[in-house]
Amino acid sequence: MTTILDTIKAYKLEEVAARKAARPLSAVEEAALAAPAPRGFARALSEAAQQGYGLIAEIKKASPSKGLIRADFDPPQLARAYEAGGATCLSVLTDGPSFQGDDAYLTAAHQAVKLPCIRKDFLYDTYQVAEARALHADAILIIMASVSDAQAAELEAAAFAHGMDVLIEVHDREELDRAVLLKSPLIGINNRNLHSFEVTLETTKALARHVPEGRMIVSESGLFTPEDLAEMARYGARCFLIGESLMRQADVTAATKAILANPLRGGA
Ligand SMILES: O=C(O)c1ccccc1NCC(=O)[C@H](O)[C@H](O)COP(=O)(O)O
Repeated sequence: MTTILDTIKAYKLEEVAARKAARPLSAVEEAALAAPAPRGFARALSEAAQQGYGLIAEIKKASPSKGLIRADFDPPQLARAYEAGGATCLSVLTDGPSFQGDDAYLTAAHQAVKLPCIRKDFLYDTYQVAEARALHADAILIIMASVSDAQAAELEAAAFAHGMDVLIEVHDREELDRAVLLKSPLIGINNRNLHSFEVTLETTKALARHVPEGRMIVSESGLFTPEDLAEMARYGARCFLIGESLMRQADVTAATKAILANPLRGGA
């Protein structure tokens, strides 16, 4: 059965081929070298998690599972709202066809704030890694469900060569076992099954205990309340990737502060 991930991969490979034809890698590499120095995505999360929670707040206009999430969509303004609310890092969707994202949103959000930013997209080719850096990304995402071990290692090495960090995303035990063969300390456990769209926080609960010492867990997707974060923290996750629940709020700064409030301590 063809799933959304298969569909996305098919059009991404076509997109990359077209982009390579339009703009040679040498030009992208040149732009990457001219980009501002990487901001230290993993370091920021590690420092935040030592004092409380690390939050990767996502700038997400729409998604395949939910359709349009936020009509009033201004990436620099949203980036500033997240920063004021206490976000540690930003995730900016650059995929157009499925998420109504855009490369320009990443650069504009990055320029609006001091926070490290991850390019949230579906990467298969090191050309896209160079593109990410040229767009000012400080980190990239590798989705284990969508790449081979060899591809993952190649993408990770390219990101490190550009000075970027890598968030390795997994959804089941097999993907986690493959992910820990890579070097990145950041392991994202996606509570969303990217084939079926089913979301359950049980995914983080089940996988967290199998993440080796020294790796940092980022619980991703389907997080709506401070109680959700506290529950994930009980299973060892101190970092979170949150999109929809914050994007649906009129006051994004207040919503960010509210979700970061630790219910166990009775305040932020
Ligand atoms: O969000 C989707 O519908 C989706 C569908 C297919 C592939 C990826 C998808 N989302 C990427 C993400 O994992 C989320 O944007 C991210 O973790 C934030 O999730 P949420 O807080 O639930 O918006």
